Amino acid sequence: MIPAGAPIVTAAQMRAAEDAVFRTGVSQAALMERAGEAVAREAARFAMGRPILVLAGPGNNGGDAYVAARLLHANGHDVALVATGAPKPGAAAEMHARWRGPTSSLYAARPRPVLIDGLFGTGMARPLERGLAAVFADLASHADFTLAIDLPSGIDTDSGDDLGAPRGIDATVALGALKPAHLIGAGLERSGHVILADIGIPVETRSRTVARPSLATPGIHSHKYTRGLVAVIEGAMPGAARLSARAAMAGGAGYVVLAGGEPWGAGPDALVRREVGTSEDLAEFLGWDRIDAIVLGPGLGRDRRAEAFLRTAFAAPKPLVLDGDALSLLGTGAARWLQSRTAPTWLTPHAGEFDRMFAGQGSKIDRTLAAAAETGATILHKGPDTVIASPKGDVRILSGASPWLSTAGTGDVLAGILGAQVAQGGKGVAPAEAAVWLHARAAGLAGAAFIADRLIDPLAEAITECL
Ligand SMILES: NC(=O)C1=CN([C@@H]2O[C@H](COP(=O)(O)OP(=O)(O)OC[C@H]3O[C@@H](n4cnc5c(N)ncnc54)[C@H](OP(=O)(O)O)[C@@H]3O)[C@@H](O)[C@H]2O)[C@@H](O)CC1
Ligand SMILES: Nc1ncnc2c1ncn2[C@@H]1O[C@H](COP(=O)(O)OP(=O)(O)O)[C@@H](O)[C@H]1O
Ligand SMILES: [K+]
Repeated sequence: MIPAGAPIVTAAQMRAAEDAVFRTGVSQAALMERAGEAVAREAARFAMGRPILVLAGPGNNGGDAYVAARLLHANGHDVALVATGAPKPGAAAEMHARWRGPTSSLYAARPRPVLIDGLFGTGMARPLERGLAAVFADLASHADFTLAIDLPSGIDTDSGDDLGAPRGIDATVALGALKPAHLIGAGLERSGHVILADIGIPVETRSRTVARPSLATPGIHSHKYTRGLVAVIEGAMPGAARLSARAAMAGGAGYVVLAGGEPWGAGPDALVRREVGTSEDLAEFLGWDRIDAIVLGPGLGRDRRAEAFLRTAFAAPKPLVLDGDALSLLGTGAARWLQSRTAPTWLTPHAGEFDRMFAGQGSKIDRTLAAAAETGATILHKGPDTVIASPKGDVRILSGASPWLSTAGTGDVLAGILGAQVAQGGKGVAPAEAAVWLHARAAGLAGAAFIADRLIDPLAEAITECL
């Protein structure tokens, strides 16, 4: 589980935040003592008296480990410590000097039921050396419970990339703030249960984890047109657009129109249909001033008509959600196309669609931020780690949603929920955050082995939880 609505900082932002605390007169040793205390508290809760092995690296992460070892030992726990090298001068060396219990070298270490990983934290600068990674993995696999200090050693702080971290870490005590390592890439799986420990370091960041949105009950004078009208455009695979339309209806819109080729096609009776065969028909329909948001892309196809529909939707001065085939049609020209928009746009690519549209290097967060800045659109970069980024630089991350979402059509449902949130007037990351939360919550309520259609009904309960 990952704390909701919590700040996320990079290694550099964390260092800057720590430096600001030092400037207020707090010493590095005092901060390390707080960090070690937080670790010792969690370790004691989980150890339940079982013998503990602490791994201490050469930096400040190791310094935290020495503090935790000392405090656990002082509280009567059976603690052994492995030091992987001489601690660097300063607070870490001071904490090393204050540890009086048994210490062994890495290669002499014997597994114990509880393992505390204090090898490397935000200073992890390169892949773990092979021998070290192997011993660490062996000790972790023989422990009943493994707790990482700040982040699992062998995960890159800012990208979540795997630099040799073992599997099987049960919990991680994130010190002061979450780091990308807890949320994206390999780090998501390797961090286990993430416990956020406040150690008195104020952080400044525009990034945080997705929180439950606060949604409004319709007002006493509300009517169907004031609650948001969503136009979903049908294409070659009508089922996909129908899923989006149903999700927009259940996601809180007051009125949903499915515009396409089958005026009497299947769908709930409350779904309004409008026959739209050509891009001229579409242009005429989108001229309707009651439309608050357009959803285009689910099941659109990639033929000439699809492209003409895309051009027509682009020209409409309405908030626009683009998904699926619309994103593939944009391809590498996404930024050029999007610059012509006069109303806000949201893009909902999965990793494949994102990679087809945007080159770029760096972490998933960096790439999504760069794409948002380049296009002027808010981007929901989907996956087990969904990264939302706005052109203004706001980031929201939702990690750890139900893996049962990995089934066809769940993205169409998300696009519809987003359409409903956008139609209600949301700007930037807010409607995206709400949509992603509702989608994940509906998946949680749907249980196991669901199909995308089954996400629609639980949306009512998910919304009720947000009122
Ligand atoms: N700042 C503070 O006061 C507070 C910080 N806090 C804690 O400090 C942590 C950050 O500490 P940190 O910056 O010292 O980095 P850390 O992660 O211990 O590693 C750096 C050392 O490892 C080395 N090294 C790196 N990669 C390596 C590799 N693959 N293989 C081998 N060696 C490698 C690197 O050596 P070098 O690159 O110079 O060879 C350097 O010596 C943070 O996560 C939190 O736990 C809390 O106590 C609160 C107060
Ligand atoms: N392993 C997973 N864990 C959590 N969420 C996932 C996982 N795989 C996919 N999802 C979510 O499911 C949805 C899939 O969307 P997408 O790939 O566009 O599917 P489709 O195009 O079939 O509708 C996205 O919201 C994505 O974040
Ligand atoms: K660690």
